[in-house]
Amino acid sequence: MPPRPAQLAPPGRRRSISDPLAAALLPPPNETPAERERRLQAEDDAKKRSEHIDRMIRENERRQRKKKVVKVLLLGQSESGKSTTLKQFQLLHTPAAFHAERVAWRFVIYLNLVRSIRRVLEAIAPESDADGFEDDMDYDPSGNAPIIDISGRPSSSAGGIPGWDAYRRRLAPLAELEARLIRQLSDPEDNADHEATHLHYPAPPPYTNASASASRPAAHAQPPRGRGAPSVVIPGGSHSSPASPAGAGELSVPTGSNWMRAFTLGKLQSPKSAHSGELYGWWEDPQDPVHVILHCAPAMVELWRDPKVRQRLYERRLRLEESSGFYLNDLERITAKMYFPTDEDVLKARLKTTGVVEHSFTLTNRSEWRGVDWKIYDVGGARNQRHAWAPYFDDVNAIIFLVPISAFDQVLAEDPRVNRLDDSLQLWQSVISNKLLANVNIILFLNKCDLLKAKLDSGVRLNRYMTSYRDRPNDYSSVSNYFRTKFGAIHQTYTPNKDRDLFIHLTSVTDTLSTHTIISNVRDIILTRNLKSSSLM
Ligand SMILES: Nc1nc2c(ncn2[C@@H]2O[C@H](COP(=O)(O)OP(=O)(O)OP(=O)(O)O)[C@@H](O)[C@H]2O)c(=O)[nH]1
Ligand SMILES: [Mg+2]
Repeated sequence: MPPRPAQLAPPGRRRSISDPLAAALLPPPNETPAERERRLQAEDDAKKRSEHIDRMIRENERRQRKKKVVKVLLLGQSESGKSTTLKQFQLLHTPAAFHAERVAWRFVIYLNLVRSIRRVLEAIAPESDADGFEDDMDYDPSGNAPIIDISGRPSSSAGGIPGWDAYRRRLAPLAELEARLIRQLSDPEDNADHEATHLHYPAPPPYTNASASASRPAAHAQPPRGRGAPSVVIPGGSHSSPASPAGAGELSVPTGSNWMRAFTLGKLQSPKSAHSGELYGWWEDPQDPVHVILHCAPAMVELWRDPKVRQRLYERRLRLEESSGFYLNDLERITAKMYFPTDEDVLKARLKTTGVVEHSFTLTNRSEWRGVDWKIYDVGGARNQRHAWAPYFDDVNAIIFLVPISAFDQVLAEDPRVNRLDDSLQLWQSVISNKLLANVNIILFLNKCDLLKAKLDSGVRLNRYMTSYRDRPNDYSSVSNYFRTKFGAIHQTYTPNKDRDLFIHLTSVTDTLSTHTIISNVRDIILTRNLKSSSLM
């Protein structure tokens, strides 16, 4: 384009002609008055449109700044049910995502199953083989106090049960599978540098001890070393206590690990429906754990059905049914070739939390809550994890505190000297007396009521572990009411805010129907109170 003649530029704009934008904005050289009128009108319209857009952007930014985020913290000791409660929130609010992840839980469920079998084998082993087991009793991951019961071990447990060696041999491949599952869950990309597992692998389990009749050499049965071995990161704290190995062997995958993503990709993706015939054939992969599970399934079923085994577990007061990740009553279903976890299986799966896991939901189900962001923080409850809680206290709207009230006769996995109920009572007192939390809504879940009922029905007496219960009736209703009153009274005494309401629920968070009703109520209370206080309702 030829340069505009300098003399056509309006006075005062001469200097800006070198500016291409200013040059482009100059009126055409031979503009008629009508054209000028139209041009000025168009410029005016454009300016108005631009101002309108600017206003909209500012308004949007103002709304974004005002957008309400409601933050909820799940607190409670390890195995109190925090992650399970989070799973229930997910199932209620983002069911599609929950279902998409079900397939990944198959690996955790297999690992939970293999661990239970290992514990049965340890319990039925002859005393000579169970030298380590004597110590292992203190290591019982479920922390069942009766295992270290003062009554001592019945004399009939001196020898292994008949057929023990055969079970041990037939089930030996599970040891290698256990190590492989740990490795896969810890490090889904098989990256030796990946810091994923917080795992203390105990001495080789009894059924992997080399013996003349063992079907596999011990070296195969032990967790592989070197590149193939689980990357072991011993967290500070829990392993430093002299009695700490109690929690040994529990798998935890820390925040940010991509195990879930790794196991929901590709051919492992969840089908639309487990019965739609669209299942992908992971069982066609010879490396898939299902093959070892299938191979050992008959022996697992026989072992669990064996009356002699049950008798031995009874003598040793090992109530596996109450322990986390218990699937032995569903062996046929879980060991099937095309096994696909149900919602209930996923809720029962046990994977210890380390760090803090954040989940966000955008609520859409009531118009006044539309667009409200609901953030839930799930923390690790083991003692060495609790330091991570406090930074969240400044900025939280509500706390759901879980107490596993069935655990009155159990000890902490990380410290077998501490009764689990005592620990919960202390923890409760320190949380509700915290001044930073004075205006935070507190919801107490007295959890694991299903296990409490079963325990009381089986004759375990609360007053043996909690003398203050005295000679009150040992039935579920009396015991649960006692706990309700006790925790309520502690709140009343120690809260820095006497006007704060406490909401107490008796829960079994693995039960979906009742839990969904409770968490919907809890959600409504939290939202109503918090949105009202910020005058958004
Ligand atoms: N039967 C029964 N099992 C429960 C209940 N609540 C939780 N569980 C199981 O108890 C185990 C531990 O629950 P989690 O939710 O992992 O416990 P957590 O509080 O997150 O534990 P950490 O992550 O170690 O802090 C899991 O296997 C759950 O399925 C309940 O009410 N009844
Ligand atoms: Mg957890």
